[in-house]
Amino acid sequence: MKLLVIGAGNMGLTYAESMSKSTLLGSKRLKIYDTDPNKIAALKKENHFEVYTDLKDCLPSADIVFIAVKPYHSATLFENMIPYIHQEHIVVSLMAGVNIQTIQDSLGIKKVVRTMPNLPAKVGKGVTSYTASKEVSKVELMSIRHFLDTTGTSIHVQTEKFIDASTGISGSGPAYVFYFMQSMLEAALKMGFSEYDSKVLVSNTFEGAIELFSQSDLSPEGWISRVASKGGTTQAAIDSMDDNNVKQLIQDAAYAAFDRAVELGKDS
Ligand SMILES: NC(=O)C1=CN([C@@H]2O[C@H](COP(=O)(O)OP(=O)(O)OC[C@H]3O[C@@H](n4cnc5c(N)ncnc54)[C@H](OP(=O)(O)O)[C@@H]3O)[C@@H](O)[C@H]2O)C=CC1
Ligand SMILES: O=C(O)[C@@H]1CCC=N1
Repeated sequence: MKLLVIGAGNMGLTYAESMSKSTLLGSKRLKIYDTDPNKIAALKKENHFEVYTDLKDCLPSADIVFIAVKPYHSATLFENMIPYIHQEHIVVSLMAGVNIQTIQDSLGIKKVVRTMPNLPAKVGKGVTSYTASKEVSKVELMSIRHFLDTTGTSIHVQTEKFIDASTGISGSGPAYVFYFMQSMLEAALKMGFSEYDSKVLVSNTFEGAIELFSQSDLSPEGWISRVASKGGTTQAAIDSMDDNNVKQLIQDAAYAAFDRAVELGKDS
């Protein structure tokens, strides 16, 4: 199985690093193609991947092609790929918004898998949703799932609507968590803690809460009730959030990302 990753940025490089450890690759090294001279120089120096600067040298021989460029770079990339792409290629897109139909029409191929990954893949804790065109066989999809799972876990969804929806939940989601962390950090600094102490207080609070949640069947709401005493400090904080409609605002934010993914699909 020969893999090519196009775009060695946040996502492409993270996936390349995880997938390169797969036993399905055997002794073959994963190929990477990028257009940024600085990234290419750094990757060549590392000597971990086969690094390419010309599609004609890496695309024809690849079996599965992962695309991890920004959605607004996809049209140019597709044009450059056309001379070297063939019907047996399976294209796996990590791009937000770009539809399966657009990829099929732009490249003149049928086998396309669309995914929505997320950044915790960097530490093996990613979650990727994926769906495929009907021309991708069950066996091919199992291999692709295997590669996606090298970055964490994955879920198969039936339609592309759920790829756009998961963009609003898990794809963009880590940024919502960081937003919450940043707000808590700023509150701690305002209260007079040092930067170091603020970071210790906030990061351990997040880590501890996640650990509690993942080691039990209790819902987040259930855990809130374990923290909050009647008439106590936590209830004062939760009441303040409820009065300010924070839950609704977070849901609105998730929908804004979902809607933007749908919009990107119409633009591409
Ligand atoms: N970052 C995230 O958390 C997530 C990202 N995604 C999706 O992943 C995709 C990649 O995002 P991200 O990794 O953050 O982006 P990056 O900008 O970090 O990486 C993209 C890389 O592709 C290169 N590139 C641009 N055009 C081409 C081309 N024509 N051929 C080859 N390489 C090219 C870029 O070079 P240059 O810098 O010179 O442009 C850059 O090195 C996006 O489509 C995004 O929607 C999905 C979920 C989460
Ligand atoms: O912000 C973006 O468009 C990409 C998709 C999900 C996370 N990052």
